[in-house]
Amino acid sequence: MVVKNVCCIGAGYVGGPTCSVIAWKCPDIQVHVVDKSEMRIKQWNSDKLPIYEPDLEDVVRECRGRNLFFTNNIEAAIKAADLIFISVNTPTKTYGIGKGRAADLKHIEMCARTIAEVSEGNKIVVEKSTVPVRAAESITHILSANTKPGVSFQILSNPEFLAEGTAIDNLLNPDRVLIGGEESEAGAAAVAELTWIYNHWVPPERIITTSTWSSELSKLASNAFLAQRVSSINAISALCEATGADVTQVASAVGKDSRIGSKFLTASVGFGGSCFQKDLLNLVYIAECLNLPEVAMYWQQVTDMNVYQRTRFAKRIVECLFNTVADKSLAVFGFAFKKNTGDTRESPAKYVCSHLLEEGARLNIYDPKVEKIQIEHDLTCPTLTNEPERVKKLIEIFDDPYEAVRDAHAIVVLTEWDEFKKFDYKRMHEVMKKPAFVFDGRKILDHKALIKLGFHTETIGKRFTRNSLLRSSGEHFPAFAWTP
Ligand SMILES: NC(=O)c1ccc[n+]([C@@H]2O[C@H](COP(=O)([O-])OP(=O)(O)OC[C@H]3O[C@@H](n4cnc5c(N)ncnc54)[C@H](O)[C@@H]3O)[C@@H](O)[C@H]2O)c1
Ligand SMILES: O=c1ccn([C@@H]2O[C@H](COP(=O)(O)OP(=O)(O)O[C@H]3O[C@H](CO)[C@@H](O)[C@H](O)[C@H]3O)[C@@H](O)[C@H]2O)c(=O)[nH]1
Repeated sequence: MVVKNVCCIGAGYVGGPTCSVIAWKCPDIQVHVVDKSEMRIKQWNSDKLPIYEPDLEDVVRECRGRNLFFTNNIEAAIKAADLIFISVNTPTKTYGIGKGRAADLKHIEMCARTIAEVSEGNKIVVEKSTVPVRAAESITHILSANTKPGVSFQILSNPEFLAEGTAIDNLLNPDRVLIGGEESEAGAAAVAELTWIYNHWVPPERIITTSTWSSELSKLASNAFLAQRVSSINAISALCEATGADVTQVASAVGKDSRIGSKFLTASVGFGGSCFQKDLLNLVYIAECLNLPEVAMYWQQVTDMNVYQRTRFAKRIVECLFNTVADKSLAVFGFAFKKNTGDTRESPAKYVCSHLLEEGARLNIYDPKVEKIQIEHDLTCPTLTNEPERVKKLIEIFDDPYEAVRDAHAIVVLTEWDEFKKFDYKRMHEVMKKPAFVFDGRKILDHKALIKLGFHTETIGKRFTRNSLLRSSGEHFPAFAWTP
């Protein structure tokens, strides 16, 4: 078989960009991206795509209608396909056994059942979603229990490693493409088919093949290692703030060791995004179920440190603002979980804002890409507050950052958008309440310049105040005792 027709179930942050790149690089393949959400498909077929990713629009514009199609006709697309990617969401379970930790695989199971029901010929089914190790076994079980005569399936694991904000670049130049398959002749043939697709643009040495279980576990392990690096440097940032060391200098010195490397060592207000926490919790759950409590505890600490980091930052803001933010306006710059995306899933900004709202602060929020309705929805959702009406009255969303800072006591930077570095902070300082503070949760601003303008500044992993040792020792912060 040579794959001529590909279907991708799930037109989200992974399915959309991944299949757009496949269609772009493989003009000899017809690609149908399907979703149960009519709204999502409508947006993919419009000028305003449902997700923001640099360069995505150009790729979609070039292929849509040529060999790339977005449709709700799931059954027809599955029927016509030789190879089917499953790219549906696998969020943390919010109910039942494993609630709050295990991955919810109901969407994966639904896909497997639909594929079994409508397929008429041989298909390769590819797990692209991130799943617990041995999930392919359950998919195989469902498919084989429902197989009709003349139909056969091969299941592959092909986890996706793209990061949001750089998805197109990551897809075009992946560090590696990982394909896991059954160790049999039919398994090897299916792996070869998928490899052939990637061979259109990925050098052969970057395409790695493993067993299915190794592939599934490698995805969870990769995210766990990445998240662990962020939590490790964030733990060091707390030590820096307590001792007078500077986490940027420490990270640079540590990262120069070629065995450690310099990437993913930027201390921050905490990691966010739909993947790290979910996949870590999933790993913890798997370890617990396998009776490996020490392993579970080890990885649990990575997410605990992340919660500690964002809470610590929020507390520091309150502390520096003379221990009260009640009725004070604070300008919040950034709500997305990282720059170059409009995605707010698990964004640390939500948690920091929620903490400040609990303390009675009024928040003037500005983000260049997150929709107003999304910010309102996130901050009023039941997992964050049981007082949505009160929260609504305390938040205002701005299109203009210069309006957001008017009469504010502080600027709080929660996403590392490049544009924040270019703002006219002199102009901002003029219209703010004095003393005016900047709390830089992403370490992106020029603090020396801000101090010259009259701001009092605080950032992650570095104290600009003389009272750092006193405050970090847990003693009460004496009002009016800061010195830039
Ligand atoms: N977001 C990322 O950067 C990223 C990167 C690598 C891997 N992943 C993994 O990829 C998977 C998808 O993530 P995402 O961020 O694209 O999720 P998403 O929520 O953006 O998209 C999933 C889509 O699947 C659709 N869907 C769910 N069940 C369906 C069904 N039965 N039939 C048709 N459509 C269905 C939903 O409507 C939704 O549009 C997850 O397992 C995630 O962990 C995500
Ligand atoms: O040095 C760093 C690097 C990242 N972050 C934060 O960590 C989070 C995650 O960032 P990143 O990994 O760049 O984005 P994601 O889109 O979540 O991508 C991760 O999760 C995806 C989903 O599984 C994987 O495919 C990617 O390989 C993996 O990087 C964001 O809040 C970042 O701000 C830091 O605080 N410091």
